[in-house]
Amino acid sequence: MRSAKLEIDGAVKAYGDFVALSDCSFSVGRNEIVAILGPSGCGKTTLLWSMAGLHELTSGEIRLDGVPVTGPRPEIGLVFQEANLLPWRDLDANIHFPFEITGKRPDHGLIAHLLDRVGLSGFEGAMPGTLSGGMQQRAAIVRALAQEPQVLLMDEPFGALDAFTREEMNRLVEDIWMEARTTIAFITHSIEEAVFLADRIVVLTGRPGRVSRIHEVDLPRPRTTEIMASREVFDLNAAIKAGITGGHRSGKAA
Ligand SMILES: Nc1ncnc2c1ncn2[C@@H]1O[C@H](COP(=O)(O)OP(=O)(O)OP(=O)(O)O)[C@@H](O)[C@H]1O
Repeated sequence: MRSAKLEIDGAVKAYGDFVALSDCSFSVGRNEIVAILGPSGCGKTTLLWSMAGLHELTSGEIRLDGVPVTGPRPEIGLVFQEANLLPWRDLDANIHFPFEITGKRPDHGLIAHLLDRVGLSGFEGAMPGTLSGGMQQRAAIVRALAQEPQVLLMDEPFGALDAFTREEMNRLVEDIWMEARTTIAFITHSIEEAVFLADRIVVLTGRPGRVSRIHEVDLPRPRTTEIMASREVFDLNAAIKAGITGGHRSGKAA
């Protein structure tokens, strides 16, 4: 059993009278990848932002290494669905932007290594508008990892990308994780993406969002095409889907 890096303990979030999250509890283990899966509007973004210290909870607590998270923390990095690169700055200046804000000294060797890892070496001087969506998102991941976060939170990081680029990005995240073992929690709508990347999958139901089930994904890494085509993965996908839809559709026409 891994020790908990990030604990979500009875998290409740209401926007006025509307309860978006209700009594969510789970933990993200040290060096673990956790996927948070659930239908649209079930409170996934609300939960992730609370985990990042960007939303104050109505009740409950988020703890990083046992210490309550009450605001943004340098140990926690964030990647959003959109890369959010500053269009008037080249890629290198975008990656360095957070350092200008925090005053932290960049590790140029690490940045060069990360750029190489994600296939962006040589693109340091490129303007974001000239890069594909996948390249922009890879730059956003480098920007986040360059801060050397202990925990990386990603809010539907590949939701805006086409299916092929998305698969490529999934493999890239797995490669990076196998190297650095950064604790990761990410939101996704895709069961396949969750099964490919995660050690555990937290399924939320709406509304309000609450944890309905946590699935263990006990598959070796790297998760090859053969592993992902296995019976075990097929069954896991089916079990997760059945849990979300509340069972299977009958073959009869309505
Ligand atoms: N600032 C806000 N004020 C009021 N209601 C909000 C606010 N932010 C989110 N909500 C509501 O809370 C619920 C959960 O929103 P949230 O964005 O967390 O869900 P989600 O699961 O991430 O959705 P999606 O999958 O569509 O991105 C939604 O019904 C949304 O309309």
